[in-house]
Amino acid sequence: MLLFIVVAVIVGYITWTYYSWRRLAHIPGPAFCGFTQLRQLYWIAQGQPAAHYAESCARYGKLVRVGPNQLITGDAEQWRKMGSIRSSYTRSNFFEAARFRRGEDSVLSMRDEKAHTDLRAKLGPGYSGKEVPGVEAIIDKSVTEFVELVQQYVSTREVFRPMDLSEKVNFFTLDVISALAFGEPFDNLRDDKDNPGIIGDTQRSITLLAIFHELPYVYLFLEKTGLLERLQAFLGDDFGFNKVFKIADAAVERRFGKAEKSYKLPEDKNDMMGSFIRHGLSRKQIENETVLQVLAGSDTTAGAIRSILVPLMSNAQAQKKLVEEIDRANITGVVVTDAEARNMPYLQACIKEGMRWQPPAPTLLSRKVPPEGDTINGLFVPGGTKIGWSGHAIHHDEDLFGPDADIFRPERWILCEDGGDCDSPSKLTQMNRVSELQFSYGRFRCLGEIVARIEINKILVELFRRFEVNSCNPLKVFEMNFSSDVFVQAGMWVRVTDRRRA
Ligand code: HEM
Repeated sequence: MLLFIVVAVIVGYITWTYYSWRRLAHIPGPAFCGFTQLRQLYWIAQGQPAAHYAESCARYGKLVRVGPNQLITGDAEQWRKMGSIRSSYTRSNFFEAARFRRGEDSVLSMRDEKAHTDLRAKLGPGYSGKEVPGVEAIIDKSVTEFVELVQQYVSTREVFRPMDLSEKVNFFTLDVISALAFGEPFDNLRDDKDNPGIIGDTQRSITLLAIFHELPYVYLFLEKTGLLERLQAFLGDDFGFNKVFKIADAAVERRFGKAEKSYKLPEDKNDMMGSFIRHGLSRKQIENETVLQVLAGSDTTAGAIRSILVPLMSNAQAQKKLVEEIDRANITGVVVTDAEARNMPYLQACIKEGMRWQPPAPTLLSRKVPPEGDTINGLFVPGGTKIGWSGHAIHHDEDLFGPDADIFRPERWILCEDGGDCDSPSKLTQMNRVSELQFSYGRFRCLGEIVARIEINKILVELFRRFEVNSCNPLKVFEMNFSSDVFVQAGMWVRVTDRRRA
């Protein structure tokens, strides 16, 4: 009997593997990917799935099979089409693992189209800043604290004070998001310390999260059986994710008290949580959105800032041009305004180029092909297939960005007549269309884009307005990096000097 069961299971598995391979056999891809997800998991274990997806697109084309039911696209227009308002593509089960607590969705994990649209409408006013007056002032406070902290690390001929810039950037994004989300900054910058103690653990958890995104059934099994909660309990209160839950719950508790809906409008606070409450979110929903804000709003933005800083530190000419532009701008305020920064063409070119060079959210975010299927690049893709993006392939497309697409060169974003080397306005428009995909598109577009862009603009101007920043080890600009769901770099040791004293 046991032998029969074993044989039946083996035969069943082989038959299932054969049929799932055959379904998409006409779509090219690396060997064995049509049979198993092991290769994808291996890429995650190596910490560089983004690079492997990009290599696969370079080798096999703009539609590539990387798993039995997983394709990736390196085609910007296809990615745009799948996110557009009228598209019948939906979110795939990739997003199940964005539900951090058992059975409780956040806007990022929500797969029901109508519920997702409704929730986005309620969250929009808070995220857009319409109902959170003084977003810029709140960010300015953290920028000022960032500058004060960097000042403490200024090296001179006599004294060398190496600084881990990646850590300080993380402090900055976490302080901003905690201040905006629930009106209580973590004060990491003030204390030069990861006060909530979450940075290392959340970065390490990103690998586990990437595995769950690839294997949503494993995640669902753990969630449904309660094993996920047990795992969270096992990791203990000091584990990064658990700390984020505790911080978010405590912030909500301070607003709601013990009751579900005791919040009184006259005492409302003008932060994002206040806006969400006014738009009718329940206490549970707010707890989950607050967790999401801390997780989605810190490492992504920190990764983007570092993606711009890393190449700037190894490109003396670009850093010089940026500093000259900042000096020419004659900024009079303590902190540059967002409007002033948006008017600096070289700064904007550096931002687009850094994020293009190393996209902050570079992999998958898979959509599900509608039941009737779709024909892409002449290949029929059956309904239910998952298609994710290779941000790296899309943003390194040589047809659009030229043969040197792999290197950092901000001039490509500036027209020849304005001192750059882009020879046609229509090409620039096309490049900008691709650049905006960093924040996704249409129905799925990032809700925190406005906040992120203000943060990036301000921190770069204020850093280079006052300091010269050089890597301590140009051969190893950062000690560790991985590039899966988000791009993380840690251990960016730099020597900072004060430009005014130089
Ligand atoms: C450079 C920084 C950032 C990048 C590159 C980025 C990128 C993205 C991307 C690609 C998505 C779409 C996921 C999808 O396609 O389904 C997304 C969604 C989201 N992001 Fe961001 N993000 C950034 C910063 C932020 C910040 C600062 C916040 C919070 C203030 C935030 C909050 C969100 C939220 C709530 C969603 C979910 C939107 C939805 O499901 O409808 N993000 N982000």
